[in-house]
Amino acid sequence: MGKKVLVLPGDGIGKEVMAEAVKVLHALDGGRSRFDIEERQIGMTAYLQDGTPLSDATLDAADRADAILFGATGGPAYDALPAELRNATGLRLLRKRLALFANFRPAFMFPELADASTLKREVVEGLDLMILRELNGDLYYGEPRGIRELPSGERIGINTMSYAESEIERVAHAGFQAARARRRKLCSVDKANVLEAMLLWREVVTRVSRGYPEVETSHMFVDAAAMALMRNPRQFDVVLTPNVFGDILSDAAAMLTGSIGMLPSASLGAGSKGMYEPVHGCAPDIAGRNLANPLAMILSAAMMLRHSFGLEPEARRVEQAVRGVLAKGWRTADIRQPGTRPAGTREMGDAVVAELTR
Ligand SMILES: NC(=O)c1ccc[n+]([C@@H]2O[C@H](COP(=O)([O-])OP(=O)(O)OC[C@H]3O[C@@H](n4cnc5c(N)ncnc54)[C@H](O)[C@@H]3O)[C@@H](O)[C@H]2O)c1
Ligand SMILES: CC(C)[C@H](C(=O)O)[C@@H](O)C(=O)O
Ligand SMILES: [Mg+2]
Repeated sequence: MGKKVLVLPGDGIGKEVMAEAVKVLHALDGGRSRFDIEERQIGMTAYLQDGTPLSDATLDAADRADAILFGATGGPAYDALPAELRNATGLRLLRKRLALFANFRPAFMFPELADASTLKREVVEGLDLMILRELNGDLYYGEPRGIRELPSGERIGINTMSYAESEIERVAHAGFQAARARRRKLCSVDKANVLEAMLLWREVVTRVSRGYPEVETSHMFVDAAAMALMRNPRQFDVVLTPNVFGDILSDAAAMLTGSIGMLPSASLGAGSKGMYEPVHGCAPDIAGRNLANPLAMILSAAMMLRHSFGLEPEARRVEQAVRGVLAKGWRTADIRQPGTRPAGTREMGDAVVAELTR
């Protein structure tokens, strides 16, 4: 039996980029049946089909899977569903249920794209940083939450930033272990000057750092970190962040590499099971037009091969194939530069497959 991969394309460009990642997995496998792929619906597509964005059958499939590939969910119709429904049946639930607390979001500059970034080549060339976003706590899950009515009749919206010591500890260990295997630097991002939850974050990260004397540890407030990411991003190796700040900083980091269509991610927990998804959303503005860049999704599949299946050589083959198509000049619209070869979503996927199988 092959490794059980649950494929959840989702909505909008999620479906388009997922089709290319699945194509790449089949090409890599070459008929050896190493992957047992099951596809299910999630998000608005699932809601229209089953009356719920995430059915019990899909949750069961997620529990049974060795790894999950997730495209993207959302769009105006999905965002208009009642918040309680979305919160009880969305990506947030899946991440928590599977205890995927460590979300690795590498921002890597392929040399071929040094001029595709909106920042100057000399600022971004050689960029290779890893945002580690905590994924099971913070404003996303803290209680109380909701929209209430005050005695005056005015409504109040409430979310709670909360972090237990154990939640900070486990992701900090993951961060220091990642730093140890990289360039041995870790910068922890918080807002300890204002928020108690962040004061505790800094205290616990500092405590955990004592167990990793070989890693150079620093701390930055999130506002300053946003600036430093733009001013001199190459100073960073591992950037450890709480949930919300990591969400925001990773979209910013995406632009350093040329496009959000280039940024993959891996959400991991205690075991080898993981969920792999691009950092971007379902992009309603370009959906259904063969315009989306599938490379973030394809690179997410490479992360799955590495982290869930221990298939390091295969992961590298996929990453090298992506490098190869960029070197040959293939570009989707988001990374288009003068003198390059225009590709749509499907053509880019085909180019990666051709590179893999040549
Ligand atoms: N993981 C997820 O499922 C996820 C992540 C982010 C946003 N969303 C949802 O997606 C919807 C749209 O959100 P948004 O517009 O803020 O963010 P988005 O990431 O979908 O799009 C932001 C911009 O980046 C562009 N873009 C995104 N991915 C691209 C790709 N692969 N290739 C080329 N261009 C790409 C889009 O065209 C858009 O201009 C919302 O409903 C949001 O909640 C879902
Ligand atoms: C869609 C949304 C729930 C999600 C998040 O905020 O985590 C997305 O922005 C992401 O970055 O994966
Ligand atoms: Mg996001």
